[in-house]
Amino acid sequence: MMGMGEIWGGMGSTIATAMFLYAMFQQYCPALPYQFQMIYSRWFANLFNPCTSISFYEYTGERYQRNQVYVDIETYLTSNSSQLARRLKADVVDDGKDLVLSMDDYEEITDIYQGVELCWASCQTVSTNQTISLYATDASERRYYMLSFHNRHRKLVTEEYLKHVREQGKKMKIENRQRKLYTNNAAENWSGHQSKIMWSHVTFEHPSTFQTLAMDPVKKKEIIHDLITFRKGKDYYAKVGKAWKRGYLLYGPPGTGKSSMVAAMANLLDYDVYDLELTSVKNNNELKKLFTEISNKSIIVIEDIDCSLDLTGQRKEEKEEDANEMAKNEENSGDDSKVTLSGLLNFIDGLWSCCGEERLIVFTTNHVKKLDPALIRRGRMDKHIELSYCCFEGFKVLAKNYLDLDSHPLFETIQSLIQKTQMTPADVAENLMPKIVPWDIETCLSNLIEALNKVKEEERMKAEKESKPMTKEANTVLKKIKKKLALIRYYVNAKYGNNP
Ligand SMILES: Nc1ncnc2c1ncn2[C@@H]1O[C@H](COP(=O)(O)OP(=O)(O)OP(=O)(O)O)[C@@H](O)[C@H]1O
Ligand SMILES: [Mg+2]
Repeated sequence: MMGMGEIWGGMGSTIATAMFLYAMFQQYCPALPYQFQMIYSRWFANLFNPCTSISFYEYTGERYQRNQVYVDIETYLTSNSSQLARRLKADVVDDGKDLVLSMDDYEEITDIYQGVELCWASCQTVSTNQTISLYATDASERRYYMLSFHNRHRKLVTEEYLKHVREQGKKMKIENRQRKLYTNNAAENWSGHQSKIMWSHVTFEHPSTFQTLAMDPVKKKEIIHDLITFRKGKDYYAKVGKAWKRGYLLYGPPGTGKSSMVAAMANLLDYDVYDLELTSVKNNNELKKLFTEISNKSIIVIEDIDCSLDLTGQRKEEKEEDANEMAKNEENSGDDSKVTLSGLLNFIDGLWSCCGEERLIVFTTNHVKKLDPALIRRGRMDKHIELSYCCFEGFKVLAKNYLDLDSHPLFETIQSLIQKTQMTPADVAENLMPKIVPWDIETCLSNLIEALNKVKEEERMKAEKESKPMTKEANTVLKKIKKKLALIRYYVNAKYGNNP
């Protein structure tokens, strides 16, 4: 392993010779043409500083996004440095289960590529500026990697080595990838390096898959096909000039599998999940920052979108409490004072929507009719999926999941009952689950049959109540009202004719 010192090493004798030549040159050839002197001086300077260095900053011009080159280098060096660096730092990942060793700050390692030594150093500049800023580029610490190499390898480095580092970094990232479930933090907690605190995460380990999802098998197949086509669609999206993203609206009663389907999507596509809690985002500007920090290959979920967008409700109350204060605030902050529908739409399919690629945006709701049509029109929410009450095919999936059962004589009874009742998959699953130990299949199925019969009876009673004829008293009151109305009509006609 060699550091910068070694790159300089072995050059001592060359430098001594050069210094001698330079002194001779100054003394005996003062009258040489200016251009020749310049060339010689540059050659002489190169001898003293034969290195070229390139810095790769974590944050560059883009205010909100980590420099992708930095991220690739970080991954590349993390896997190399555990063997090469003398000073390492340890980070725990995967919720404390794993330890990752990487080169410590201000440490150097030498990488060898095609026999050439290339020196990497992890550095940071510490600003003396005391102001606290939200932006990473203004933050007091700016991390960067510095690559140093001999001038004569400049072509190799710029044309081949850096490409190699980035490709390897990307490959390693995919190989080491732990899928994550992110949730957004309140802006009060954003400071320093944004990427680390705008979103908190845990490892995503949800067991739901399309196989375990109880729903109409034809619909299921269609959704899987749609998702896989999307994942392979990079070239297609580029060809038609569309951002590589797709919107899904999942709607249906509680307990029909909307959240389970999001997890199944993430497991199928191997994407991260960003669970965006809109109610803790104060304004469109914050929303913009959050969106720009979302990685590619991800699913952005806004659960219960009908409730999330009702932010104005809360504000209205505040307005009533202190109208003057609100007016002042709105004056000061203009339209940026809240998350608006147009702000959200802008991130779904406006200009900001293409700041990342390979992303799914999923809305879930129990009340699809409450949603603004602008929010869910095709093109924004490309696919509308209704998740509904459990059908017989859905029951068969649950019986397989919960009881490892493919068929049973009681299935016939369940089939005829389930077709006539409205029971959610969550309730079917709950009734199927063994409650006592030891358990047997017949008891579980009988529990379900009992529950289905109960629901059927409740539904029958409800329907009966709604269609029940009016009571005698109500009928008499109605008749009286009708009589009075007829009388009024008669007097009005008598007084004003047909044009009152
Ligand atoms: N279609 C389904 N297939 C398999 N399991 C389901 C299905 N629907 C519900 N479940 C079971 O019920 C539980 C609740 O389901 P889930 O959270 O996905 O419902 P949801 O539609 O998101 O409900 P909500 O509208 O209240 O958020 C899940 O943990 C799962 O065990
Ligand atoms: Mg849910």
